[in-house]
Amino acid sequence: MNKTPGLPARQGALKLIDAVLRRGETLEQAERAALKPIRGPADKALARALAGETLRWLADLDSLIDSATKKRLPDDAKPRAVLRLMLAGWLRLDTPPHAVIATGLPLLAGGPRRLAHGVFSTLTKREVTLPEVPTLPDAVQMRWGERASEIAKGLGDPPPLDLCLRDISETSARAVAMGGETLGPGNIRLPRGTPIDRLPSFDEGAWWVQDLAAQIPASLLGDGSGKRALDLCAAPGGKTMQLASRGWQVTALDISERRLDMLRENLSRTGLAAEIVCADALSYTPGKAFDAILIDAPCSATGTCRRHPDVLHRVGPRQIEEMVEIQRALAERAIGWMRSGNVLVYAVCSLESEEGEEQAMWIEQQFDLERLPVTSAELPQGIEPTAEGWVRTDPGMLEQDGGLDGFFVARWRKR
Ligand SMILES: C[S@@+](CC[C@H](N)C(=O)[O-])C[C@H]1O[C@@H](n2cnc3c(N)ncnc32)[C@H](O)[C@@H]1O
Repeated sequence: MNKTPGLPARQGALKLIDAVLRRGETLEQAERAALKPIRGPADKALARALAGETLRWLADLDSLIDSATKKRLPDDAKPRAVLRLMLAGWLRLDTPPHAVIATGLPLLAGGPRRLAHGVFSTLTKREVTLPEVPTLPDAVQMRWGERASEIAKGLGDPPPLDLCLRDISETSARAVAMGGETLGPGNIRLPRGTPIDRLPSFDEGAWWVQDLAAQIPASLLGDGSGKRALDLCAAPGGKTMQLASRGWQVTALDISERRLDMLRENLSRTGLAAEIVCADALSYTPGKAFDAILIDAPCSATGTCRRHPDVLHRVGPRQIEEMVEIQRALAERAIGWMRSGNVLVYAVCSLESEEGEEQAMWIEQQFDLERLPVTSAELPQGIEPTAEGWVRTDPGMLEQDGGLDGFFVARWRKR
């Protein structure tokens, strides 16, 4: 067995990338099997980083490879897979070329090592670089149309770390104590890669990890003292905790028992309370009325492409259409339980208009709802509501502050 240090991490990264590109799995789904043979947490983290950076910059890495080969390597050829990884290590993780070669070429044992060595050496001699902004895969570029270049500006790096505070009134004090900045009430932003469990007050449960954009939907329901909310797609509980911390009596419903276990853990760590229901919202009927319902609907999750660059390669029209159907069914079900005056917030972490803007239009056309336009004062500084009074965020926004995930949020009152 080859004992080259760093080789297992590269082998794991290759497996992760293959699972995404060939089998359409998420990085998260692929991790268990792909990283099992890797021992230490540092090597696992390296495998994740290599796979993530390869997928984030895939089109640009391929252009470099193609610029140095006489005959184009097929997309699924092993030397292309290994070269992508080697270039990502060198250009994105600053691994010195000699170390890239030492850990990359053994991945082609019994294969065309000389070819890979030649291509990599040509590119290092040319001192090639990557563009400032990653090139999107053609299909994504087409889908996002004129928004694509603005969105891509926010995709070059993994995102910073956003925390959401249990007690909003502590925002400034905690930002100072943690050495972070704040982009809105309850938000603390820390540099990317900050180790979570070593932050002060982790065990105390004073905060949880939640992207700034993901903090918007629940915040639009405001203070909940004396009121009941149904969090219809609740796990792992980021928005349940926000609602509970703002005084709502929350029923947190989700179809996944495994994800509800994470919600239970989150509630227990933060000392917050919610009634937990494991059920399929499409067949469940609540035994009580709610002042507000939050549908943080299952979606393509393309808005999380900064932290999960696999979505850029595995989500297409089929997955989006499937999600649109589920979202409509969930909205229909939830609105059926609402009484006059109750408030509905619909949210998706998607950049696809079919799941966002078009879905909101469909909901309005189908049901007797009055739009409750979101105001600037309700949003983090620098984010404005759309002309319709909806919220649309994307990773290219707040560029100077480190960006935010892509979300769509709309709010109505039942007439
Ligand atoms: C976007 S995630 C929710 C994230 C969560 N709101 C948070 O802030 O942590 C969507 C959730 O919908 C759940 N889900 C999908 N289909 C469902 C259904 N038919 N009934 C209930 N929950 C469902 C999934 O299990 C998943 O946890």
